[in-house]
Amino acid sequence: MTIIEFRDVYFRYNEEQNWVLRNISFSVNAGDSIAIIGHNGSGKSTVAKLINGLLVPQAGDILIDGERVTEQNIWEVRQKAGMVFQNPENQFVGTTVRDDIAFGLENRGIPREEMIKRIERSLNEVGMQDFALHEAHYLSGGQKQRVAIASVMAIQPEVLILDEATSMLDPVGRNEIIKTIQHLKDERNITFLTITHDLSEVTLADRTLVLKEGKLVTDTTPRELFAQVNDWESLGLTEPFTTKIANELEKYGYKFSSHPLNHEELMNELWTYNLKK
Ligand SMILES: Nc1ncnc2c1ncn2[C@@H]1O[C@H](COP(=O)(O)OP(=O)(O)OP(=O)(O)O)[C@@H](O)[C@H]1O
Repeated sequence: MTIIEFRDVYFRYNEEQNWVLRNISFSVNAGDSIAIIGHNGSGKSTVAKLINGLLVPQAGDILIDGERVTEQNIWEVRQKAGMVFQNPENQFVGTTVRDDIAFGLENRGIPREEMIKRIERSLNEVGMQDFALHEAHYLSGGQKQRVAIASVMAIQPEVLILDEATSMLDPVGRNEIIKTIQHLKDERNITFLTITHDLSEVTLADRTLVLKEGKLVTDTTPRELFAQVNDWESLGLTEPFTTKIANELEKYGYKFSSHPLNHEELMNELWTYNLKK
């Protein structure tokens, strides 16, 4: 079932501006996991805000769960897609973790009993159940982002969007978020979009959309992308170490059965290659 559909979408923030998004078309099936990548200013966050009903396109159609997004129904759209942003410090409104999650639910008029259940469930899902009464202010960056994810999950969206949500975290925090996302994908079969410059997040996605100057230039699997790309800089990414080594080895005559996406795959390929020799 298609949950997100963009049909020839154009968007700009004001009339003096050039189009920020031009002729964007793609669709996402429910339960899919999509990475959106591209250089700074290529339009990634704008795509996310359109999915989340924070913006409405000037031309073209966006359908969320089969319904066309208009100025009139953006509140319903916001229920369907929840967003977590870049800065962990800016995500809190309440004093304690529990208050923080409750805030979004109160705004939506969720009854108290139901609110308690949802807070408990969403904190469990992100592994933060022991922190309900902690002051958000004292949490680590990774923990703050996990609470931000729990706040969104408590609304029970169909789509979870992370807009560079790991970019300000240290490797430990980043790992926490990656594990949390994998857990959510397994448990809730949620549709998941991540805007990222981090290649380990890209490799976890089913599909990668590449934006360049407001246009969708590539819509493919991470594996295909890794095999095709030779200018990582132009995508706003640093060439992965694995790819660098694989390319160098190919120059020396190694033939990989498929292009290795990560360290383990590279090691396996090398191991099998040496056994075949
Ligand atoms: N509120 C705004 N008003 C006017 N122009 C904006 C606004 N927000 C973004 N833009 C412009 O729209 C274009 C796309 O921005 P967007 O934030 O979608 O890109 P991005 O790919 O997410 O970039 P980054 O990786 O830097 O976050 C940029 O040229 C940006 O300057």
